[in-house]
Amino acid sequence: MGPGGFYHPSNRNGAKLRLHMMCFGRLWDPVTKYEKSYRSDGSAPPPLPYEFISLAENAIQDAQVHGLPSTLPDICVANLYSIYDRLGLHQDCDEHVGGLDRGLPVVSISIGNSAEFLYGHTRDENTLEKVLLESGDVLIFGGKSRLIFHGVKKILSDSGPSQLFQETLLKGGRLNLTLKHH
Ligand SMILES: O=C(O)CCC(=O)C(=O)O
Ligand SMILES: [Fe+2]
Repeated sequence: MGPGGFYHPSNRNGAKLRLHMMCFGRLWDPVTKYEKSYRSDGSAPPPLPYEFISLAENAIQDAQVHGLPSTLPDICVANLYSIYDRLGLHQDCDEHVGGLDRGLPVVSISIGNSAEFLYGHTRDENTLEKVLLESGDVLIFGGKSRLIFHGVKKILSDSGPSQLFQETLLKGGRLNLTLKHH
């Protein structure tokens, strides 16, 4: 990808995250959060594709039977994981406080290799739940669970659909699209 494409982000301590990342629609970074419109190389995120919005809207509509509020995403954080990558436990808590309070849902779409996804209401390792996110899975968290702790413990090798890897530019690993309203 060209400007605004995948890069290797660091956290506040300067340590590299174990994934590659890019944003659509709006810039978010683990250090600068939503404060900047441009990356340090001067690039701006590409627009949020209509197809992403449409996927998220459908998922949110389906989730309304569970009482989740409706929202229109304006940012997508795309994470690209090799089978050696992972993402530590965290909350998605940099969005506007009004939306967080209302529990506006986050839509997470998994493509490629399967991931062991951990989540829980506290950081306590003993209380965390684990779910396997497979290619094509859509996970939504919102309402009272909007600020849930979550992370990717492990990417399972040899787990993605081989046809996907043959016919697309994704040649292994896992792509996650997280859509939300800033
Ligand atoms: O890759 C995933 O399933 C989770 C991504 C995530 O939590 C994030 O980008 O904030
Ligand atoms: Fe997250």
